[in-house]
Amino acid sequence: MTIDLASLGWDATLASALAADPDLTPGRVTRADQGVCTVLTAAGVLRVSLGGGLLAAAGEDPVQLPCAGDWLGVRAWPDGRRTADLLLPRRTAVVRRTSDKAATGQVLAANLDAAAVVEPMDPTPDLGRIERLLALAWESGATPAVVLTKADAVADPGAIVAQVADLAPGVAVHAVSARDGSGLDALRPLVAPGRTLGLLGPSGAGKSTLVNALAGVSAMEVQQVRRVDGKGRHTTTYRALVPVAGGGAIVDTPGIRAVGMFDNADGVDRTFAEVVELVAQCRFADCGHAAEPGCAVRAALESGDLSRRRFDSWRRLEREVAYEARRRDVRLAAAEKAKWKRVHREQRAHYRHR
Ligand SMILES: Nc1nc2c(ncn2[C@@H]2O[C@H](COP(=O)(O)OP(=O)(O)OP(=O)(O)O)[C@@H](O)[C@H]2O)c(=O)[nH]1
Ligand SMILES: [Zn+2]
Repeated sequence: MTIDLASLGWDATLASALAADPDLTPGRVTRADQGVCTVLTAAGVLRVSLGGGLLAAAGEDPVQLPCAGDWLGVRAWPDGRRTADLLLPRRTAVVRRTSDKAATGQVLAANLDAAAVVEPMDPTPDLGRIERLLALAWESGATPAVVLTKADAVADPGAIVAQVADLAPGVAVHAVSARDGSGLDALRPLVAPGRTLGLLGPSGAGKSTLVNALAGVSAMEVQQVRRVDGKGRHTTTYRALVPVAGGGAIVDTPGIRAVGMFDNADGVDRTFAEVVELVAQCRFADCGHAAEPGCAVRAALESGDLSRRRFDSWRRLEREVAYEARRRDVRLAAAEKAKWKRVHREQRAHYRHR
């Protein structure tokens, strides 16, 4: 099987980044496991392990771990093994905070052109979650969108679209139903040849159903890897990146339950553009929007132009981002201090032994 990499987004910029090492060939990650990636290459689907350089880089900073959507430089060894030896620069990346104490980032998807926040219409969409995921989508560098699924299950999808459009300034909001096919055509331009659409949303939002509806029967689908699990059942190997029949790809991220803000100050500002505009009109640059005179935010709350829910939501995310930034600074400072301690200790040992 041959795969047309250009239809998956391979371009001159990526090619020149790979050109430094003529022994490497390109591959795009469809899924990443512990130390092993499944990649699409011109010669077909390959399983590659991470080379030493990549492992070392990821040890320093987990953001350097390859993830779905990444382009890798793959080396073929004389004994038939293949390793991923180069992570090509990402054009865009969706990064969330890991749940552990280290406060590092985890890349959910890379090289997306559009990042769609997927939320069901039924049950009622969680507005706070949409805002949170939109901040991630904006921050990624991809064009954000909102996709409201299961439109067939509600009486008035238009009303819900209007409600969500209010909290997504500058973002296209789509209502779709995979069941009756309505609204899908509006999403098709997002998965054109060479373009990649990412889906971010909770489990049960209908992401997999949407992937199937949009992807059609691709060559990959027909050749889908099947394996038998421990209970003797056939399971379809989970692939995060799915090539689309006519070109393009969709990246399905695993159901996201909690997304902690990482380095999302810009994403939060863009998600709450109208609040940021109000803040700029407050008389005092450091206005706390409490009792200060000339507070444009409070005026908007009082007139009803800004909803209390929206304000609280902005406050929460903005504070979370600030808190995370402080934590990161403290961690970096501690790492720096530890390094100097080590250097001094080594120097002392050096002079003692002279
Ligand atoms: N009525 C209706 N139900 C839908 C639609 N799309 C998906 N569903 C149902 O919603 C449920 C969840 O859909 P999935 O596609 O598995 O959701 P998911 O987001 O991929 O969830 P995870 O795989 O757990 O991440 C399934 O029972 C689907 O049949 C739709 O357009 N209309
Ligand atoms: Zn104010």
